Amino acid sequence: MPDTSSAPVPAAPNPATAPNAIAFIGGGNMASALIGGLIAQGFAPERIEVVEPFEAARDALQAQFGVTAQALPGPQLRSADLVVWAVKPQVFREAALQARPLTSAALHLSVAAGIRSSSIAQWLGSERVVRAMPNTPALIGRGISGLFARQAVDSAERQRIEQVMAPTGETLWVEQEHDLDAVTALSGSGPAYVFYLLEAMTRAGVGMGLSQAQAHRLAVATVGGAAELARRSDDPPEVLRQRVTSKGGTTHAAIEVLERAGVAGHFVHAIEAAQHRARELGDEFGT
Ligand SMILES: NC(=O)C1=CN([C@@H]2O[C@H](COP(=O)(O)OP(=O)(O)OC[C@H]3O[C@@H](n4cnc5c(N)ncnc54)[C@H](OP(=O)(O)O)[C@@H]3O)[C@@H](O)[C@H]2O)C=CC1
Ligand SMILES: O=C(O)[C@@H]1CCC=N1
Repeated sequence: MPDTSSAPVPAAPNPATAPNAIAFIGGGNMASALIGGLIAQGFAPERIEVVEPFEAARDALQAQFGVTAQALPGPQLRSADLVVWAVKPQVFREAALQARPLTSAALHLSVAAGIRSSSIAQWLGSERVVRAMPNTPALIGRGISGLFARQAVDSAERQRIEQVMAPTGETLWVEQEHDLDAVTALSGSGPAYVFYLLEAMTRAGVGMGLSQAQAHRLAVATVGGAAELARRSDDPPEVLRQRVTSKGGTTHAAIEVLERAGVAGHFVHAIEAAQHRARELGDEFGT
């Protein structure tokens, strides 16, 4: 039977495992998505502290969410029992060494691509480290995050992480840390591949005489509808594709062009390049 339900709904918050106070180091795109989710779930903004050197980003966070934001880590960080690392891999080490004396009692959650938990544990002097690889649909509660925990993280702490991530969408634990590089390549970077496809579909629509608005609407509804159909269906995408492809018809003409150009193979290579870059980031900017 096809699944006729809507997208997975996040679990209700559990006060027993919820963190008391959360600090975010880095207040950019990913931090905003997570903070938005937490507040929507009922987490009080007064219990969220952000460290963000960029003044305009601090002002935006304060205005949008009512959270406190500082330019530098200060004593207020000591009260956080969860610290979320949402800085770029390139600056993680420096930021960690700066905040280390203030965060020794906390559980740590990193969303940085590539940076391995062994590096993070060494920089912070703590083994209580979880890595997450979210994606930007987190902003609307429709993301998916890969999660990996170091051995020292216990099951209550894993639950706490799940609870913090729940408002952003689905979560998926991986047992091998290196699998997070594949998650990064597939779903972390994945929204960009979909937007790339949307750009091309819209450009084609405009080229065929539709207005930009018409082409955009048709492309977005098609990608959203097809993804939802694939999610609910028992059939693999290949079968769903065959159902669209009438013999000697229009889809066949299009797929033939894609196949001749090796587009599927190029997609695979592109995703492998992202995985390679994740590994490289870990080597280059880790310990
Ligand atoms: N964007 C995405 O789709 C995803 C991103 N990620 C990961 O999330 C992390 C953040 O990415 P994203 O939110 O996109 O990046 P952003 O650039 O939007 O946010 C990072 C923020 O950290 C700030 N920052 C720089 N140095 C420090 C410091 N020492 N202490 C505190 N804050 C600092 C930056 O300020 P300034 O601009 O002034 O340098 C910036 O505002 C990355 O590691 C990335 O790999 C993971 C999954 C998906
Ligand atoms: O492009 C990046 O490096 C980050 C990680 C996954 C998505 N954005």
